Amino acid sequence: MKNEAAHTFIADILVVDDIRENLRLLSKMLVAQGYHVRPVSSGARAISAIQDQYPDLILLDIIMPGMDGYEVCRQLQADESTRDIPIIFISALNETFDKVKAFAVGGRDYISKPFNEKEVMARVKTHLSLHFTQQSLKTEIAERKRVEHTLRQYNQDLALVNRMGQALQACQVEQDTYEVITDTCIQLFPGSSGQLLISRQSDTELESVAHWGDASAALQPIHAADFVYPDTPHAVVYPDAGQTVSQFGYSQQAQRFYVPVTSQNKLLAVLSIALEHEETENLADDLQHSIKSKHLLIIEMTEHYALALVNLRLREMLRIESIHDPLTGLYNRRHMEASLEREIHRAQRHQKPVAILMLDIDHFKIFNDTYGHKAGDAVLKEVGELLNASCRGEDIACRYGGEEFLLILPNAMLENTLKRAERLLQTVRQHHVSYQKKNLAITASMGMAAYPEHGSDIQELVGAADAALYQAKEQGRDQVVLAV
Ligand SMILES: Nc1nc2c(ncn2[C@@H]2O[C@H](COP(=O)(O)OP(=O)(O)OP(=O)(O)O)[C@@H](O)[C@H]2O)c(=O)[nH]1
Repeated sequence: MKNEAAHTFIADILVVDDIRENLRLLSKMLVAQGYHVRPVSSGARAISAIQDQYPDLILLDIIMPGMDGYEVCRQLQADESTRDIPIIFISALNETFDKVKAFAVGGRDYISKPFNEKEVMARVKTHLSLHFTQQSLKTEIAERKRVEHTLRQYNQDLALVNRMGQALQACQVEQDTYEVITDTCIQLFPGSSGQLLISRQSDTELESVAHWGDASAALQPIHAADFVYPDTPHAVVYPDAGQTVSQFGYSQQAQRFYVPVTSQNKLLAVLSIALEHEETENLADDLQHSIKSKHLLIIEMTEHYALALVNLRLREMLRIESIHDPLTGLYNRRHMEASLEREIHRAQRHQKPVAILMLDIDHFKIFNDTYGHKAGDAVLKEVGELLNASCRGEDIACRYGGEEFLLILPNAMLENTLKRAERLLQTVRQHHVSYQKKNLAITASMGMAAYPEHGSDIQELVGAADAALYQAKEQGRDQVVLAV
């Protein structure tokens, strides 16, 4: 195939001579050897013929009216794009001086007139062969440089994505990852704009959490519902593109790339990379090409990010679970103890009060025995909701254990807290728990204690509230008692 291609290639030779007879003779000889020949009769015409199409070789007369052969050669040498075209001077000037000058201005060879046909052909053949070898070497070198550059760029980008992976591992919460991702995109796709959108669990909307580049280009609303998952994992269908794109794809209509970050067919986040740019159309084309060529890196990047998001969300879920009571959703005893300790320290530092209310449902055992454990659970849940609803921003409601609850009320004055406690008991009293079409009435008792009046650490405060609660039970229940 290669030989065949070489066979069909016809070298293009420009012959420049002001004497018609020479032109005719040289052209005839060259055409007879199968070359494509363009004869021209002056230096100026030679320059314009070369600009029309670069020849593979030039046979150039020296003495011509107007622009002589030396000048033609000088001009071609001065231009990067024509410098490598081989020039063979053919001249009647036979002095050594003329020949040296011909080489000095850039000629590759020199043939004296009257020329010998065989000599001309041999020299033409040799210079064409040298020229083509040189050209293919140049192409090879350029290709190697291009490959080297691509490899270097790829290694740099890979190192960047690896650094991103390490930075993601160091993130403690999901919010920390947003900057890591946008920073990576800025470096990976220079000149682009874009935004990172997060898909929350069970949410159909995507929340834009960070952007880079030109805000007006970057911030374009998109919806999680636009991302539909067919059978192929990671594949995505763009409604406007009307086609399935594997991993990520370009939306012609929106003029941007959408890069979904997924795990087990669930959408976790979307990177929207905009290519619109004020400067030139070309830049957008270059960017589009650059992003397409970074396909593997983008996949690597989204896989890192998906893993980081899944880990952080799992960690956050475990953290939330570890401090909450699963039945009521209130904080658990462990979190209560840590919070109360912190609040007492804060109160000591700022010389402010902290009150605690310990609440216990009255006759809960009888309730359980009468209506069953599930009804008891429903009561615990609803009391938990009532407590939560009665909390102000800084209050902390916890399930202390069993049917006991504890409220931590920072900055609460004794008198106000007593009033709040009574209102809360009234709310519990008036609230009827509906369970299996029955309306079940309950009451609760409370013990109240406060820092600094009733203790200066958790044990003392909780002990005082517990004793006050015992007192409330003793005095007939459904009431609040202040510790002594
Ligand atoms: N349904 C249900 N019951 C629970 C739970 N935790 C503890 N209990 C029950 O709560 C009841 C607490 O009973 P007691 O400590 O004797 O007190 P009480 O019956 O509320 O009586 P007083 O506190 O004196 O008014 C027990 O029957 C426990 O089984 C729970 O998570 N769900």
